[in-house]
Amino acid sequence: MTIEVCGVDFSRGDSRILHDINCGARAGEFTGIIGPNGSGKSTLLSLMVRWQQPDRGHVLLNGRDLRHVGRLDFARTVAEVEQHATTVMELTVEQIVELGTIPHTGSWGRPLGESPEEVDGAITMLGLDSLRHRTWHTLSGGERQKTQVARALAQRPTILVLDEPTNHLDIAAGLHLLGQLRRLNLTVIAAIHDLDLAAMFCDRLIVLHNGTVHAIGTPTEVLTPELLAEVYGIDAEVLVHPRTGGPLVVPCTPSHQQTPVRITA
Ligand SMILES: Nc1ncnc2c1ncn2[C@@H]1O[C@H](COP(=O)(O)OP(=O)(O)OP(=O)(O)O)[C@@H](O)[C@H]1O
Repeated sequence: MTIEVCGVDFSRGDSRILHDINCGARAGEFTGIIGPNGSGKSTLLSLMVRWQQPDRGHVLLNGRDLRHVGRLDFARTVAEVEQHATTVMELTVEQIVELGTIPHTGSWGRPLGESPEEVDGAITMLGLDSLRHRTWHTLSGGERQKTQVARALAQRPTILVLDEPTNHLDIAAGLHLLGQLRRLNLTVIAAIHDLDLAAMFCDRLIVLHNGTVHAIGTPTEVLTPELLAEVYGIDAEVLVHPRTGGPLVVPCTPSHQQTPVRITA
């Protein structure tokens, strides 16, 4: 399964948010979207999951325009976790994860205490067994994030769209989550701020800058000092990771040592 974005423009009011975007996620690959705050990552993902429609161009799911893919078909294929996912009802971890199964079972009528295999599997994979009966509002930020990822996995998608999946996660939890996702061999497309995690887990990176695609390539092709200066405006060295052989971004000048900023009253 692939998802492709072809010639997409997207504006809101007077703001042009995305311009002439051509990119996609290849089947079975882990594709990262990187770029500075406000570069358009979440907006691009929102077009891929049909929360919004492009003004121009189209998004293709396995070659079919998303506008022509039925709701159920879409929900059985694509699962997403948004950046600030929440729930309005006071549901438990188990109930939230079970929501993911609805496209397959339509299962509000399932007897209490009988959770399907994919719910148990997703809860265990995300290390949530001990929190199974805890309610959403009692969870920490990281526990909520893992619950939403487990809900998306319980949906048994072939394509997983994630907006900052390591948000709120400590370094061990982030490594664990991305490692588990890689092992599933799904088509994953994820916005990721941590460039070293992106380099470690992504097959390819799409770099957004000011609402356009600045570069696409493997982490080694994309993460160069020149690109980091152009896109993020930072002075950084890119070393070779001693174990993976991939790129390792080392910022060189702390921002407080760069051009002084004078704050006047
Ligand atoms: N409804 C809207 N009206 C006007 N501008 C918007 C709207 N939605 C998003 N934007 C703007 O579009 C730009 C891209 O936003 P988006 O959330 O896609 O960026 P992002 O790359 O995901 O940022 P971050 O890394 O901070 O999460 C931002 O400048 C944002 O302010």
